[in-house]
Amino acid sequence: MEKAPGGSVKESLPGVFLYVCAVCLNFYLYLCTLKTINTVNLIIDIGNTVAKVALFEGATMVNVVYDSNESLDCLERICTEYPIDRGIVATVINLNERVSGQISKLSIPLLWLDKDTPLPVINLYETPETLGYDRMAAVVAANEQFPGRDILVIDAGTCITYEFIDSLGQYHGGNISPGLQMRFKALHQFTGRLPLVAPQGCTPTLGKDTETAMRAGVWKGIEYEISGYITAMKHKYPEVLVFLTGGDDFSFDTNVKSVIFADRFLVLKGLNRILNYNNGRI
Ligand SMILES: Nc1ncnc2c1ncn2[C@@H]1O[C@H](COP(=O)(O)OP(=O)(O)O)[C@@H](O)[C@H]1O
Ligand SMILES: CC(C)(COP(=O)(O)O)[C@@H](O)C(=O)NCCC(=O)O
Ligand SMILES: [K+]
Repeated sequence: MEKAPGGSVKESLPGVFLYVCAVCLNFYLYLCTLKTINTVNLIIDIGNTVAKVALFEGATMVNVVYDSNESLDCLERICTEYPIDRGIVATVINLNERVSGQISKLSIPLLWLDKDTPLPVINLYETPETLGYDRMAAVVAANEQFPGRDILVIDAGTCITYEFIDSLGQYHGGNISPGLQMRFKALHQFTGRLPLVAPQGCTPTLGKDTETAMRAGVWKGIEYEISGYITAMKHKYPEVLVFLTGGDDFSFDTNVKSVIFADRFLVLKGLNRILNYNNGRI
């Protein structure tokens, strides 16, 4: 090793040692930063009709799979395709042995979302122990996109749920209404003669036969219900934003459509935010 100018090698060793430490520390910090940005999260949202399994890198959803909420067989393959770091599970049903078995096979830190999970918003719901946390996840995602805003989230799935979170980030709760399929099934199941009508088909404003009477009753009923909620919420909170999510698609007329942010993956995004919010706790 050459002599340092004006000094012995021994005298320059501490400086070299510090320099090497600084380089190593910077390189380690760089790797940590990379890892945080590229952390791969597994998001499992188990609903009453269907399970959704999504992969997120940071805040970006890179893949989503719909699977049966009674088997969840996709988990095994997904875990071989991605270097998953951690996961979160939200379920609104009691899991059968097959699904529980699929989840228990996961060899990653797993957060089970429940009433005790720390949240990035304030939960004012008075029965947190019975709350469906898919509802909470939906408002967590909406609040992340528009913090400081009053937001109504409409989630059209097995049920149609209406969630309200205010500009202070307080989740107030909301309403639970029968979903699209549930309405068609109920009309058939709880009457003597009404058929099971398919959701798709001729839907006039007023039905002119049994099939269109039922189909229009369901579709227009949902549309007027949703429009009614939006009108009522806008009356009380003039600056309220409206999100629509869930598996069922609605084609709204212009006045309703104009105030709505449609985001099919709102619950998954909210679950991802909750998982990141609990980084280091699982
Ligand atoms: N791949 C799918 N499997 C089942 N239902 C689906 C699917 N895609 C859309 N749907 C529709 O979405 C609804 C379920 O919505 P979603 O919010 O995903 O389910 P969950 O209520 O189980 O969370 C069903 O009523 C159905 O009409
Ligand atoms: C209202 C729900 C059935 C909606 O579930 P989904 O339509 O997403 O299957 C679910 O959020 C739930 O089971 N909630 C429990 C009751 C409550 O939220 O107060
Ligand atoms: K729903």
